[in-house]
Amino acid sequence: MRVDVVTIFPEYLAPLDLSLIGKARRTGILELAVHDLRTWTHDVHRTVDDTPYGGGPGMVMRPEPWGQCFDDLASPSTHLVVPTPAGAPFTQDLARAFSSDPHLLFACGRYEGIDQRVIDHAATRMRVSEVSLGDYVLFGGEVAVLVVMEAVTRLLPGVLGNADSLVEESHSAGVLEAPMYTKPPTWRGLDVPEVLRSGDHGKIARWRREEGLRRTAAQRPDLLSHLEGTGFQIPGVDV
Ligand SMILES: Nc1ncccc1[N+](=O)[O-]
Repeated sequence: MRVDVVTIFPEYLAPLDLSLIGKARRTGILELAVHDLRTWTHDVHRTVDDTPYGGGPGMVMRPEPWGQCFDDLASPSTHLVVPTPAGAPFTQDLARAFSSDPHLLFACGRYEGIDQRVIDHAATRMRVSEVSLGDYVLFGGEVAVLVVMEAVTRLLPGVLGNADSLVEESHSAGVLEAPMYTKPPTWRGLDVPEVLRSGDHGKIARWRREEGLRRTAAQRPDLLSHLEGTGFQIPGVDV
């Protein structure tokens, strides 16, 4: 998979050199380049923003640098991903979809955002997805790219040593995963649930499924809304 990230703060993306993403890059699973948008400016001040038409506070990112940047970096198989509070919620399903794209091009907006014509023109020559991490406003898209890149990269074959951990994790099957425990068996008067030390794999699997559903009902009832009225039962929980 090839990934290009365009930003006016390239140093913000330095964490993409670390840990498992850095390893994915070194082993060739992931080809990633971070670009400074000002590369595509030609004035002495390397201007990337201007005042908004229609008035209002703040500045808007000019279309010309973005257009020339996309001319150089994009192709018809490119998927342009624009993090923005006005985007669709970024979910594990989207992470899974992105992880099978041959080329992701991230555009990090700053200020009040990017001139809308950049998105509209890009949509005439490549797939475009505007995604949001949540209902709050960040300074720009860079932090969102770090989050999306972590969620996507860990799904790439060969990145996680044990691919099995992708199976049971939260949101992989639409419910939250059960609580996890390790040694010691007792810690500050708190015991590991006996079933997990029973060696009975059928009972353990059942306990984990029920605990995951119980946790989902408590923390994220919205994930179980499709079960309402179906008569589905979770021991000790009102679905
Ligand atoms: N919430 C956000 N605020 C600014 C830029 C991007 C954002 N996001 O969620 O992707």
